[in-house]
Amino acid sequence: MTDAAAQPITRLVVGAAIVDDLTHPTVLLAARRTAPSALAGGWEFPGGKVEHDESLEAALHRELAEELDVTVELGAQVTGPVALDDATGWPLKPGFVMQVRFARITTGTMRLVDHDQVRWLTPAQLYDVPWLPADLPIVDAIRALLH
Ligand SMILES: Nc1nc2c([nH]c(=O)n2[C@H]2C[C@H](O)[C@@H](COP(=O)(O)OP(=O)(O)OP(=O)(O)O)O2)c(=O)[nH]1
Repeated sequence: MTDAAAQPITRLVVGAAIVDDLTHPTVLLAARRTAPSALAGGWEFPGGKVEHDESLEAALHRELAEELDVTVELGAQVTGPVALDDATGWPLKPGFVMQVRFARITTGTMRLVDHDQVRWLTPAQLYDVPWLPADLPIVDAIRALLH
């Protein structure tokens, strides 16, 4: 575990590892960013910044409704190396830490708002897309959990 106090967290981000089944996941959804230009074309976990006074779970539900127009059931977190108050996270860039939760779509037909492509990736396809660099260790952790 990295001591979060040693590296001040200025912003919390939440990301969804969207899978087909929470207990027996076989595919992972990756989404391609369109903005900002520095990140466009990079693949990521749908999600975004947690607003002031918003819970991580509420932020994730809000982001997935905004970005993909879906509702989800949340599953376990993908345990990361940074200790947060009541969770763990993954370092993105200085001052940004992302909590990642498994999620399963319960309602909605995906409508892309902030992304221009999504792909469902099998374990063998996980590295077929150029993930944002900070996401690679997270993908590694998820690979071990896919069937
Ligand atoms: N959502 C998301 N952001 C990621 C991932 N990996 C990664 O490095 N990031 C970075 C990109 C951004 O600098 C930051 C999250 O910002 P964001 O643009 O997704 O947040 P947001 O939806 O709330 O957007 P905004 O309101 O600030 O425009 O974290 C990831 O897998 N998902």
